[in-house]
Amino acid sequence: MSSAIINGKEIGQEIRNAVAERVIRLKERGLTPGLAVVLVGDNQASATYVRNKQKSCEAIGMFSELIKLPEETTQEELLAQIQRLNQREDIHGILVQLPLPKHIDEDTVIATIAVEKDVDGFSPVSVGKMMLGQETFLPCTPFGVMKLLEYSGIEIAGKHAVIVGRSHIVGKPMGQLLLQKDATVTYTHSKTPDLPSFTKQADILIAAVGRANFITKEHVKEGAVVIDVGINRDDNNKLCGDVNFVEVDGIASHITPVPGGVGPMTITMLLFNTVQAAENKLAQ
Ligand SMILES: Nc1nc2c(c(=O)[nH]1)N[C@@H](CN(C=O)c1ccc(C(=O)N[C@@H](CCC(=O)O)C(=O)O)cc1)CN2
Repeated sequence: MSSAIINGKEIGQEIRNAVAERVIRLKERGLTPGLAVVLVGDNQASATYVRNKQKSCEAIGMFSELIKLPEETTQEELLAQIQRLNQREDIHGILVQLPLPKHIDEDTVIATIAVEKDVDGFSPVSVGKMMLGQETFLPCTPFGVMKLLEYSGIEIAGKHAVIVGRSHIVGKPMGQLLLQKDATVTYTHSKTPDLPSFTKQADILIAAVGRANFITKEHVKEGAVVIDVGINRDDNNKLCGDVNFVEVDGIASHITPVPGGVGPMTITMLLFNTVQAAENKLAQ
C-alpha cells in the first residue's frame, strides 16, 4: 500500500486563508503588513523564490518591496540598506535571501536585522529565544514542518524523531521544535557512521541533508513519518528531495513529496510571521 501523502500545497493554502483574514483585520485598523525582501546577486533559484514570496504577499493583500542589489555590493552597503529598513514604519518584516555572495558574511548581515522585524527567525536573538522556548519568530521551514505534522494529526510526544542534517536554518531548529513537543530527538548528518542504524529507529524522520535521493529504503522503519526538506536537482536536472520517494513510498506511513511538500510551507510561514510582526507593532 502507498504511503499517505502530506500535501504542503493544501495545508499551506488553508493557513494562507487564515493569514489573509488577519491582513483584512489589520487593514481595517489602518495598517498594511509590509515585507522587504533583499536579494543580492544573480542566483537564479533565489530570484525565483523571491518572486514567489512577492506574489504570495500580493495574493493576500500584503505590501512587499524588493531591494535588488548587484553581486558586487559591499557588506557595508548591504548593512546600510538593512539599517534603513529597520527604521521604516511601513516595513514590518525584513528578509535577506540566502545564500549571499561569498564576500559577504551572512552572520553579520542577519544580526543587523532588527529582532522585531526578523521574520525569517535567523538572528542570534531569535534563535536564542527559540532555544529557551520564548515567544519569537520561528524559522519558516522548520515552523512549516511543525504545521504539516499538526494538520496531518501526527502525534509528536513520546516519538523518536531523527534529524538528518545540522544546518542553522533547518536541521538544528527542527530538532529543537520537536523536542519542545516532547519528542526524543537524535541529530545525525552526512558524516554519521552507519547512518541507517540511527534512521531506522525513527518514528519521525526529517531529511535535511541537501543530497538528492540520499535517503533510501534501507534508512526507513516500516510505518515511519518521513519529511523531506531537500530541494535538489537530479542527474536529469529534475527537482527532487533528499528522499528517494519511489523506494520509501509504501514503507513510510506518511511522506512529503518534492515539490509540493515542505517547500510551499516555507513561504506560508513567512507570511504568517510577517502578519504577526505587524500585529505586534499595533499592540505596542
Ligand atoms: N532568507 C531565506 N533564504 C532561504 C530560505 C529561507 O527560508 N529564508 N530557504 C531556502 C529557499 N526558499 C526560500 O527562500 C524556498 C525554497 C523552496 C520553496 C518551494 O516552494 N519549493 C517548491 C518547488 C519550487 C521549484 O519548483 O523550484 C516545492 O518544494 O514545492 C520555497 C522557498 C534557501 N534560502
